Amino acid sequence: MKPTLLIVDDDEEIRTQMKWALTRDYEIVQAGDRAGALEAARTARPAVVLLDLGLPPHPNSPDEGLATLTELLAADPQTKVVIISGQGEKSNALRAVGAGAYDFLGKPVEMEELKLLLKRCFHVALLEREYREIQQKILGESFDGILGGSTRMQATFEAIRKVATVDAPVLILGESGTGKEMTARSIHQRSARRNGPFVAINCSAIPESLMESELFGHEKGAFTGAHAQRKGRIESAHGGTLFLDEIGEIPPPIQVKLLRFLQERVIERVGGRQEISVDTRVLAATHVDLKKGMATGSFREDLFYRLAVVQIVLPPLRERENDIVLLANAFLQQSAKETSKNGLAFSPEATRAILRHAWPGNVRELQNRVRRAVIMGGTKRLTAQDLELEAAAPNGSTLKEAREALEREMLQQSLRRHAGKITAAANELGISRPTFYELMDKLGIQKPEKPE
Ligand SMILES: Nc1ncnc2c1ncn2[C@@H]1O[C@H](COP(=O)(O)OP(=O)(O)OP(=O)(O)O)[C@@H](O)[C@H]1O
Repeated sequence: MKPTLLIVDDDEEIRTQMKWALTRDYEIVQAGDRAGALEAARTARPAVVLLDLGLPPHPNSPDEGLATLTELLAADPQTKVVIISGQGEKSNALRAVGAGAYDFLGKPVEMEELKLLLKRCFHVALLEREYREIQQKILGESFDGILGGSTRMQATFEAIRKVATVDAPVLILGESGTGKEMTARSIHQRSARRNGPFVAINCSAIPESLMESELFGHEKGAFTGAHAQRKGRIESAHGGTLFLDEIGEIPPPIQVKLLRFLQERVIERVGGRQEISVDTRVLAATHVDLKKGMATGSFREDLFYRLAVVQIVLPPLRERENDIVLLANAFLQQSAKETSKNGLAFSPEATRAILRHAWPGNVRELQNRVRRAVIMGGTKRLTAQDLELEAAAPNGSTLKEAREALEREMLQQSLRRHAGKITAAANELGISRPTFYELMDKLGIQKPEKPE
């Protein structure tokens, strides 16, 4: 099947000429104005669009063409739009590239040049689609809801698989929001105890005075306010898994009792004298360095070695390669579905800002920012501002980097347009040949294979 190309030009003669020249390789769809272009894009879903900027009702200004470009990209940010610009309209074409157009060609259009450019556009569009499909597949096959295609997360999944089947305690380490509780749930789900209870307790959320009775339970009258006998969390986890989150927050007297439970598998309720055996697997997690606690005496070494028979370390989000953008997109899709905002996507500048941010709150922070942006932001494109992130300078953080990125882009595009001919490219950009060579050198652009 031939790929679909949409040609948007108000001059029917030009459209017909192009159609004749390109119909062998592409399924051609045509439109003469903005409304027609959007309708054709919606129904035919072309990967590439050729767009003349001068469209009715303002054929002599680029405004209608630029508005069409913006709306085409808002409807499908993946579309590759190639601008056809008249003589002396380079600044408009550059504006269009700034607004997200993929490339531009000057009039009169040279058919061979156009064919080459289209071939490249469709090739890039195809590669991008394949990449997205692979990533989608990786994300689709999430590990008990834990998303991650990075090598670090794949290694984590492997570790979970291995520890799930043995009954040993596991200590899960990782910064806040890295998915420690999700990991604990996954271990439980994959273990022989999956039909038993999963009891999670956040040790940092319980006041010290209540912690002992919360964990071990109490007998009636054990202390003021103990009106009835109450089972503790450990006992409730009988037959299943007990997850002790923020284990570093447990005060030393309770650490002793916990150690005894881990050694002897029996507990005593507060105020009780009877030993109760409890069969539960213990998983613990912390975002603090327990070794420091051991050095200062706030965390017992013997308890640490009991809990840390096996350790799983969750990497911070910033170390998970491509996962950041994948997770951001997955959360975007989830939230967009919940709020019925179909076709919502990040702007390129938002994606750059996502990549630049250090994510101290890890996956939880990412999830929260994306959710908030989906609710508060527009209906088509989410900006860095919607995410409450600092907008990044284009392709770099400093003015120098941004300038160099733009220069590199312009030189490369010009070289492509002139099939590697340096004199022509230098002429187009209004610089001398030696300056062109100097810039190529400075910006690390490879010399064309067959220099003139
Ligand atoms: N890899 C992931 N894929 C999808 N969602 C994730 C992933 N990691 C974390 N989350 C989500 O991020 C949030 C935080 O995860 P979780 O509570 O497991 O982290 P945590 O490390 O236990 O956090 P804390 O240290 O603050 O207790 C949850 O809403 C969870 O669903």
